[in-house]
Amino acid sequence: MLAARDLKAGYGHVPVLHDVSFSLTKGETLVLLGRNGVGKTTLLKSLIGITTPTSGEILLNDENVTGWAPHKLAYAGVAYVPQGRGIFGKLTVEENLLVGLRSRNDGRKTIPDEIWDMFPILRERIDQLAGTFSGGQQQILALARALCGAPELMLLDEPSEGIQPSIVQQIGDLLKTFNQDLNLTVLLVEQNLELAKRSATRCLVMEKGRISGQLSKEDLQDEDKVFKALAL
Ligand SMILES: Nc1ncnc2c1ncn2[C@@H]1O[C@H](COP(=O)(O)OP(=O)(O)OP(=O)(O)O)[C@@H](O)[C@H]1O
Repeated sequence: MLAARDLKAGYGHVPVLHDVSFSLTKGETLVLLGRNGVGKTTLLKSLIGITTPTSGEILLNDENVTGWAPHKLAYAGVAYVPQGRGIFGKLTVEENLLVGLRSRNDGRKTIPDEIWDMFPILRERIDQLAGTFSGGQQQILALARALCGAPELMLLDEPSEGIQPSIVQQIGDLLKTFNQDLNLTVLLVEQNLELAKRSATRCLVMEKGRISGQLSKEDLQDEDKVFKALAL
């Protein structure tokens, strides 16, 4: 459903991504592992149109979407939850979710019941300002807001970063639901190996702006293979 071909991107004259190629099949939860600064966020930003690739192609369902703006990609079914979550702290839970609806291409203006059913904590706190939430609760809200856009593909940048273990566990449960019940395709950047192991149907390893290796779901359970792939 998504493919990158020989993607190059960077900031100013500084190149970060060097000929990145990979593809993602519908229904996969592909985890992208790699140390700090190897270009994982830059890759996600290039895929969602925040950073414009200097060369290469991005294909979404076989359509060339290279250079498309983020809102156009959102209408096409791609959701993005950035590192740091990007929720609106001065808006309530409900208002944050209503913003999420704007990414839909069916014009729906009401929050689907399934969202409230999947996130009972948000229903309980519907009028609470999102800025009063803990980091973990904000991450849950960010995932719910992304789902409000009815995406086919979700790009998640380190959802477990700085979050308490019980909520990381909840995020792992949600990712399972996304994969098994919603048939959502997910590209997950993650440094938390436990969450990666639980969620991944496949894993790519990135090093210095390149895809340096690939691990299967089974490989991920083998610590030696993972450490070797990450050169730890
Ligand atoms: N806005 C920016 N301007 C200039 N350089 C940047 C910018 N954002 C990132 N970089 C640089 O690009 C390189 C890749 O950063 P990126 O954030 O993509 O890596 P990452 O693998 O996601 O790291 P982390 O896990 O720390 O988020 C780093 O050297 C970083 O310093």
